[in-house]
Amino acid sequence: LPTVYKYNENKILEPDLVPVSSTVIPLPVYQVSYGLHVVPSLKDEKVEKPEGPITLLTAHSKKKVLKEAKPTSNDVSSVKQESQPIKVIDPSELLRPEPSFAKKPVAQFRDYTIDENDPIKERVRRTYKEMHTHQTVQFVQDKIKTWTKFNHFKSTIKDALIRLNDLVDESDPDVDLPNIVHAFQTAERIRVDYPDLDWFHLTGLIHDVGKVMAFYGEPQWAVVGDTFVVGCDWGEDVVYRDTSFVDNVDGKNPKYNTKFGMYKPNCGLENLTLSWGHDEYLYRFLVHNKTTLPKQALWMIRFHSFYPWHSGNNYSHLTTKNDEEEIRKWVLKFNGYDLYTKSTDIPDIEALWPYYEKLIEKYIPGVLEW
Ligand SMILES: O[C@H]1[C@H](O)[C@@H](O)[C@H](O)[C@@H](O)[C@H]1O
Ligand SMILES: [Fe+2]
Repeated sequence: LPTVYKYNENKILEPDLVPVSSTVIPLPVYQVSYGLHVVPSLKDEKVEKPEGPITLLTAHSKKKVLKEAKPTSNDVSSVKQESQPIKVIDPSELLRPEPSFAKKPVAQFRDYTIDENDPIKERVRRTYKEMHTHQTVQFVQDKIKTWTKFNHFKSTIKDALIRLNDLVDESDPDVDLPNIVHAFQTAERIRVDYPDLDWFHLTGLIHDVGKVMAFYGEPQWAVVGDTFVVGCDWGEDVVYRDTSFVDNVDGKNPKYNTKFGMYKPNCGLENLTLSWGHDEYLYRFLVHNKTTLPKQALWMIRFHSFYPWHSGNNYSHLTTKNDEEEIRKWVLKFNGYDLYTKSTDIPDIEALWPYYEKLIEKYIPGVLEW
């Protein structure tokens, strides 16, 4: 008999504790119906509570995508019969502790499954395919050289942030909104939980502002997305890893295509060359412009996209004990706010500026070199 699940008030599936026996109650057996067609689209998140009958859920295989025509309905109440489902999620994933502020079950964030009929998923996959093809040791070294001249433009942090109004991150399966919205969502949620750590609020606000590189000729695959180490074997948990690196020339270079590649064992995070993007750029920018943000803020900024390390636990043969414990602790603390605040709730940005302008004034004031 399948376990029966139902939605709670937060639209999270929970086991339904009412005993059901197929011999006593002749319920039809329903297939898992959890995925694209039952999850309200990002734009429909105001729906607080599913209406109508309980959806029954049966797991039969983990995170498997069954290709099928795209559903047209967002009706969360629909109970689909056998052969209908699009995507199946292991129900145990839905039962793990949720960050209380996430607007959807945590298992639904960072879904990199492939679905050629889903334009957002295809956009994400294309971005990573380009990234994993072209981000080589040579490429990263060239970008470091170009961008650490800090001669691209001059502006305040605020003006750079405002430019993110025009940037939708093509690597992100969870956000289809301008990046400035994500900046305020992250910062504001941190402010709720850490009212006294003003530097942490500011870190939330600025962590992605390095994406302004996209306005200076950089393709998105050199700006956004998760990072990975170049110059050695690609980490196991890099997204799309098994298919996306086939055309990367470093894979054929014996200097780089081994476990340690160009590194010494446990040389430390700071000595690794990560794929080029907004994290490393912003970190170096802040140092160049003499920020007074604490080192914890700089760690969060520099490594927040390094998912294969901070969440995948890859690369421990290259890191130190301090990286694994101290630095990871802060990066993960930040990560919860970066990831799980992604929703369609739009903060009142105009009203919030005066507060954040004061923080900018305190930690990284003036017209800066980018
Ligand atoms: O797609 C996102 C996005 O580009 C974020 O800014 C980055 O920090 C994440 O690592 C990535 O998954
Ligand atoms: Fe980011």
